[in-house]
Amino acid sequence: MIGACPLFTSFSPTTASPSVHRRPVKHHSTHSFTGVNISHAGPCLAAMAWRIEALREAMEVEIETGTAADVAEVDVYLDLDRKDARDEEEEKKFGRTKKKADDSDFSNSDRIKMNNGMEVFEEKAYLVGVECKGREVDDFAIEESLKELAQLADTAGLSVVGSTHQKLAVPNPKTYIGSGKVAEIKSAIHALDVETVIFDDELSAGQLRNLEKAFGGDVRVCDRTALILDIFNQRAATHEATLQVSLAQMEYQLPRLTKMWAHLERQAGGKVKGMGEKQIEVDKRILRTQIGVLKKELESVRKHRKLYRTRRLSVPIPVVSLVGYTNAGKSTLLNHLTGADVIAEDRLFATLDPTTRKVQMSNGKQFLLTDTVGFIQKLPTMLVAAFRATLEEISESFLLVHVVDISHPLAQQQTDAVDKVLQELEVVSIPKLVVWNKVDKAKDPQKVRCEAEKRGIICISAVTGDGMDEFCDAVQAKLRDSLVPVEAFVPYDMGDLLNTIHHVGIVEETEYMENGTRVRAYVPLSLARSLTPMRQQVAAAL
Ligand SMILES: Nc1nc2c(ncn2[C@@H]2O[C@H](COP(=O)(O)OP(=O)(O)OP(=O)(O)O)[C@@H](O)[C@H]2O)c(=O)[nH]1
Ligand SMILES: [Mg+2]
Repeated sequence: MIGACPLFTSFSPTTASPSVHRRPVKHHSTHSFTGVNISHAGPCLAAMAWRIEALREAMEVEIETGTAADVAEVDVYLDLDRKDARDEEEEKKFGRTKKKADDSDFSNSDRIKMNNGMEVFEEKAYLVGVECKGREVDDFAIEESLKELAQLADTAGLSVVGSTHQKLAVPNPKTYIGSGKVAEIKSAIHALDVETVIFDDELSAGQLRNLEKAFGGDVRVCDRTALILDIFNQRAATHEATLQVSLAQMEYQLPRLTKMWAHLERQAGGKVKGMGEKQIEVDKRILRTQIGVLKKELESVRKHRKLYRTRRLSVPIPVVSLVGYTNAGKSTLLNHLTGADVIAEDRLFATLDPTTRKVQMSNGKQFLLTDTVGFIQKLPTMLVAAFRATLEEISESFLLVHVVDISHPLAQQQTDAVDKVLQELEVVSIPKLVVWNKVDKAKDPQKVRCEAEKRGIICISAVTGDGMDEFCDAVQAKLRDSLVPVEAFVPYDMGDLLNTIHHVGIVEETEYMENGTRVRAYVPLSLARSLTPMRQQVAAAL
């Protein structure tokens, strides 16, 4: 069990993110990831060093960390006064920010904001994007992608103070952007007093290191993936989501460990040359072990979920899954149709865990509706992989409802991005119904409706309830695709079964006979199976 693992007593995936450094603004004399209610928000890879150290301390009792030579090397590191080293490093890295927070609390008080029920010091962020020449016309334009990155930064609790982009034939392998752009950004971020620079694409460990070096010691650099992982980390509320996010974060960290130990070599005055490298090896092993532990734990959660799903599938109600771009209105639609109380807000990635509720239609029919995590362009692959268990909900549905925010200027690009993820999840064979949501918010609702009609798409507003009947009818019609035609003889003393057929299936014909009812209908496969003996009775009577 993860809860009992010593790793998680000093290092909890719910309280600390490797990519975002939460540190106390004041009233906290020691650096602590737990129990901090006033913290900074801002993606920072350097924070990983402390987490890895905590991991390593905890793991020393758990695993063999290597040969005697390894241990000797580790001892050199341990001989450094760890706390002083940590404080010094903390001061050096974040001194400017800390000082600002301590000395000018008054002037900075407007930068302490509530985020996810926590007071956070709102760091200033600067965004950087690159448009590569071979970009497809249908892709997000760089300005739009940066706009979305700004929304992500806002969701993570950062304050975006500026942005820039560059057109390149190919990204620079050392710094991703060209040297002239690096210099331009450096002067901009120093003038704006920026703490974090966020790149719109995934950067390599070397690029992150080179850029931090080029911008100056106290400016942190991170990428879109780290930002998304951090938002997921902040939002993870259940055990399963926490495990999945931790796994994705560790997979992200593994190839990026290199940069974390360079500072220790510098602190030791070069006396322990090679120590960083040795340390990386030890840490990689620790991370790999931890990834193995998380995978095992997820496997058992997955088994539970599977069991629950199998039980649910044995109840013959068709399952419909809502999929779509983040913020499209999936949770609002679930709430409207089922009276559920799922969090629905104008923020990215409000939902991480799936919720299933029964929809009772006005014609007496029922189906189960599942709301799940939203997608985004450039969705980190490790996140898709880690959330595979949750996303299995989607793969076992009878029908996918693709909810599109039609009022969004990039509705088409968002639709394409979702289709791409659905392909990745290999669920394209499941019947799909596209609905255009937020029609009330569209610039020209009438034009939208006309276009929708031409394409056979349903227009709805999950807020006003407009189009809900059409939506339910369309779900019903589509569900028929996944239902099985049956003809059965149901005895009168099994009236409940006949009710079930009426609720979940589509009844074409009923004939009341002496001992029971002959029924011809389309029903879910599970129900068709339980009707098998009664189907044989019809066959025998023919
Ligand atoms: N005007 C209008 N706003 C809507 C409609 N549907 C949803 N919204 C708003 O859009 C925002 C996002 O809605 P959610 O239901 O949280 O979106 P979601 O698709 O579940 O988002 P994630 O959980 O992040 O994937 C909320 O502020 C909703 O009130 C609609 O039909 N019209
Ligand atoms: Mg949602």
